[in-house]
Amino acid sequence: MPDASDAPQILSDAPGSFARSVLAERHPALIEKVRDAFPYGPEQHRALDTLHHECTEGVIAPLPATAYDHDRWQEWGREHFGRSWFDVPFLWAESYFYRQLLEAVGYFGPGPWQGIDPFRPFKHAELHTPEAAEELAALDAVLRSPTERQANALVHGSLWGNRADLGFRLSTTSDAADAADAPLVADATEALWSLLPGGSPATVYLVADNAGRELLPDLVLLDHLLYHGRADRAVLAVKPYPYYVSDATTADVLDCLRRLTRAGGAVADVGSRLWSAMGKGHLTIGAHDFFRAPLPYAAMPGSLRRAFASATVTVMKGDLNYRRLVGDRLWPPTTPFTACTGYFPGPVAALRTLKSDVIVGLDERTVAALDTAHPEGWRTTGTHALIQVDPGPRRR
Ligand SMILES: O=P(O)(O)OC[C@@]1(O)O[C@H](CO)[C@@H](O)[C@@H]1O
Repeated sequence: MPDASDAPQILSDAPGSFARSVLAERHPALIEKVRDAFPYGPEQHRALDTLHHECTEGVIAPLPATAYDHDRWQEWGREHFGRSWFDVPFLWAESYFYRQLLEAVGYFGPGPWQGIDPFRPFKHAELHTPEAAEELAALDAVLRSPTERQANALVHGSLWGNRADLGFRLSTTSDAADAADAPLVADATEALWSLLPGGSPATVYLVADNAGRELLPDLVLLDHLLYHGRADRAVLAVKPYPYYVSDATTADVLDCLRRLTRAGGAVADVGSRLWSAMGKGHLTIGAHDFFRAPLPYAAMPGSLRRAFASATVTVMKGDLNYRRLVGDRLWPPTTPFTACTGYFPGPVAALRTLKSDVIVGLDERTVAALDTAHPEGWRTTGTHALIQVDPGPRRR
């Protein structure tokens, strides 16, 4: 890790900052969106009112002593309880907000609302939009093209799928979802492929981000790796509970697999192959508890470290995973990517559209060109993307 003292941790207290807008605007709007999507009872309405008040004007309350993960959150940040949401690390505040939202709607029960994903209506609707149908048709066309052309097209499909982030759309003004694909601000596609030459046993660990229109191309990419012999095993890591609005859970993987198998054509073949790959153990789903932790991956527990160490490459999807991978700090943008990922126990690649202030691994010319072309900002608009690779401790 480079010296972090030059790179302040991102809090949400700076007026006009992106982080502040997420806490002050996105979170209250999300509470109301969830409230309107279900016929919740008075108890849940009261709990949502309390959360709305606390996260805008109040202080952070601990979980009830009876919560299954009460002790875990004490360990992950007891020092933040009793403080304003705006004064604690942005990463921690966001993560805890999602945990508290689930608490408010009774997700952890006991009771009739136990296990009801408050974001499911939005995720489900997105899977059946005309945009999703168009993207599946585009994937179908890629799957019918010569194999050598498929690889890069599918990596880029998975990368740009990261624009499909329902939380992001709650507050963005630019329609990043429809933005034309801009050139990548860093493009290590070839370095990624060099880690998966094919012909030798390889395990790919894909740490998923959003469900729906991001997870569909992720699944098609995993099928490509397995079917064309770039990997003989894949692990798809999802969140253990609903998170950051549209982050994928196991239930979302199943919805996406069904969506693929019902799409017809070459895409349906992908769905059937993945279904049977799961039966044979070539594709497994992982939902390690640390994937919902409010902490950077540098703090990962030994069990997850061992899992990543055994992978030929870990692919981190999306903005939040990027923040957790390199640290949620205001690094100078020219800080080398590998300087921030040196702790990672194996090769790791980031596929991310830019939706927060964190960025590393750019050269000075790129930063200057971006600043000139986008004086209004380019880090948080979701219109730019990157692929960065750390080849791991053995090749670094
Ligand atoms: O991880 P994802 O889905 O790509 O993005 C998550 C995100 O929408 O949430 C955060 C703000 O809420 C930002 O880091 C980012 O814009």
